[in-house]
Amino acid sequence: SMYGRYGGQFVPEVLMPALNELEEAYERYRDDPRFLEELAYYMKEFAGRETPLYFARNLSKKYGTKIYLKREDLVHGGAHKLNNTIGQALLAKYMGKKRLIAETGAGQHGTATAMVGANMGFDTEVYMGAKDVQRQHMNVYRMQLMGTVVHSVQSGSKTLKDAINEALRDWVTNVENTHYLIGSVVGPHPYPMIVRDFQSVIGNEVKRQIIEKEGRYPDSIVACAGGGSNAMGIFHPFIENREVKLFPVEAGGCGLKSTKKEALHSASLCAGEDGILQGAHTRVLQDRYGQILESSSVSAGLDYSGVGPELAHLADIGRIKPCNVNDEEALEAFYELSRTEGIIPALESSHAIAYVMKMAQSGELGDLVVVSLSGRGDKDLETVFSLKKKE
Ligand SMILES: Cc1ncc(COP(=O)(O)O)c(/C=N/[C@H](C(=O)O)[C@@H](O)C(C)C)c1O
Repeated sequence: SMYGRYGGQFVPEVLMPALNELEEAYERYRDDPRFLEELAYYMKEFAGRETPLYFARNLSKKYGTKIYLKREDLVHGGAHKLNNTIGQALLAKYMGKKRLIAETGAGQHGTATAMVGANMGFDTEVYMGAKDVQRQHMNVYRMQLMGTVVHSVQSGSKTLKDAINEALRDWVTNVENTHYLIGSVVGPHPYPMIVRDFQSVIGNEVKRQIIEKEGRYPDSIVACAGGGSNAMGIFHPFIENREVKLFPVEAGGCGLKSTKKEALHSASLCAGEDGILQGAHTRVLQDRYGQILESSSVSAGLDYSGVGPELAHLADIGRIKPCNVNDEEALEAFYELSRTEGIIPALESSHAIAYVMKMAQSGELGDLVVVSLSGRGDKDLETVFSLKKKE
């Protein structure tokens, strides 16, 4: 349950039986033919996999390097989140659970949980910071439409961290009939492993597709990193292929600075330090007493003060190269992809595009780059156009 010195299960004793039950169930079903057949069915017939590895010829021409986009924006619901919620909801079904709870920030994970909740017949409840309820309201409507109860969390900074704390409180009380469906490669073991494995469908498809199209592996893979699940999903199958460079792009917000109260960014790998958050030892944004600082980012999905422990470890051993772009660069990429390729990226995914735009000429990314397009930008139109008015 450790990734180097990171990972572990830093949770109240009362949660250990639930974590042990989950780990045993995962070990039992992960290779079960019936489970795998049902998983493959949902991935194909419900999520719409496999997603294209699209050659962005206009972007490639403009930036002088071959750029392929892994189109997780085309997964049902508009983001990679459904890959993980299908896997975990199936696991919950095989465990005999009747109820799903989840946290959400950008609302994509909440929506993806609502989708599998409705489709597989679970009672479903999602915890969401009041601030995020405001800025991702279309996703709140989508969750409610699919029968999910959305709890607007008023405590603390009213963002993701507070939503996770409320979800954990609920889980402790209702663990008998409830599965807590975590949305990223964060939290106590076995969650970072389970989410990584379900998201690895992304990287496994890329491995086949890039050989078909280019006859070789990419020089580099670039993915935005909030909790780190789309990044770990696309990176994981390539970890042993050391010639493939891996770049997790974090949210640089309005600069890698912090006050006593809050960070002006969400770059836990680039500018954080060792700490404990939501059950894992990882890299976090914290004050000198270990109190978690509030993060900030133009994109709700990257607005998180921690990061997955496996990413912290991979950065530690130099297998991935953490980087970041600020809000402005991400917004510029949002417009650039929309205009050059007719693809509107999520603000989260725009961070990965921005890094490629910035570094394409540097040689650092090589001649063949794959970018994880983790989601589509429909949910962000209000935000982007309200910012535009301010210009
Ligand atoms: C389109 C899109 N792209 C990337 C992310 C970042 O999540 P990771 O892939 O787990 O780093 C997100 C994260 N979304 C979560 C959510 O919708 O609830 C996020 O806010 C929290 C799970 C952290 C996203 O929506």
